[in-house]
Amino acid sequence: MELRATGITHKYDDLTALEAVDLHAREGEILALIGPSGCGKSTLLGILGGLLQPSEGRVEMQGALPEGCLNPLTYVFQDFALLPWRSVRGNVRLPLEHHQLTSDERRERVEDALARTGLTDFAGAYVRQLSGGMRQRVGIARALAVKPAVLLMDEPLSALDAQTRNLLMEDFVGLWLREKLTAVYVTHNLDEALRLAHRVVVLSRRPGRVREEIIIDVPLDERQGTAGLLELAPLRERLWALIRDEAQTAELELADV
Ligand SMILES: Nc1ncnc2c1ncn2[C@@H]1O[C@H](COP(=O)(O)OP(=O)(O)OP(=O)(O)O)[C@@H](O)[C@H]1O
Repeated sequence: MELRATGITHKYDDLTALEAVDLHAREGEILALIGPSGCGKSTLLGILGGLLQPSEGRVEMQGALPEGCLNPLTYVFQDFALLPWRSVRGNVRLPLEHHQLTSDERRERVEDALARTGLTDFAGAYVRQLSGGMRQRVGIARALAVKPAVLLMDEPLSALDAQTRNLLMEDFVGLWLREKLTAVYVTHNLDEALRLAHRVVVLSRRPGRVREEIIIDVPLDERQGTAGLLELAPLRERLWALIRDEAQTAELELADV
């Protein structure tokens, strides 16, 4: 399934957060949304998922839903949004509890999501016992349990240290190679966008407008190692040039307040 946003403008009272943004998340692609702090990335993700009604513009879903899809647009948050007193399995089961499923169907979905994210051996552990990286794996497993059409990921790795971030990026690449998920991935981390995205939409500082859309045509499994990094280097420079000035100006604006 694809997601298309057209002419999105959003205002919070007299503050314009987004202006005339067009966006197209294609089926089986990871689309990264990148831009300086406060440019409206989370606002846009909220609009894409229907949490927020835009002041102007519209969002359309196109194409068939995946089989068994219970929630077409499913979020993965940076703070994981898990229940610490529940087990891993109990957290993954959580979004299924509001749906009419037989207990077998529910169990199958949970075990399948745990297996797809390598969590089967941790199913009985309490979330409060887990490291940050493991918690985010649970967040992703919980999102997968509803068989979403599009994953909406709001800086899912930003609460983690660099090493854990790298491990989870590897996991996510593995998951994508197996399942060709469709995702919109908000980040302000250039390296995450370069590692994970097929397409990068660069937003300007507030009000967020699309500055440029860049296609990264290096396959996800060829981006690591010297050859991959060399191939990505020109794109990295181009992206950095695009976001550098915006980020600097946004910093100064915030410092003025
Ligand atoms: N509920 C709200 N009410 C008023 N203003 C808001 C609200 N939510 C966000 N804003 C403002 O809208 C602008 C865009 O915010 P948003 O969180 O979407 O940006 P962002 O790019 O995700 O930022 P960051 O990278 O820092 O998370 C910011 O100036 C923010 O202060």
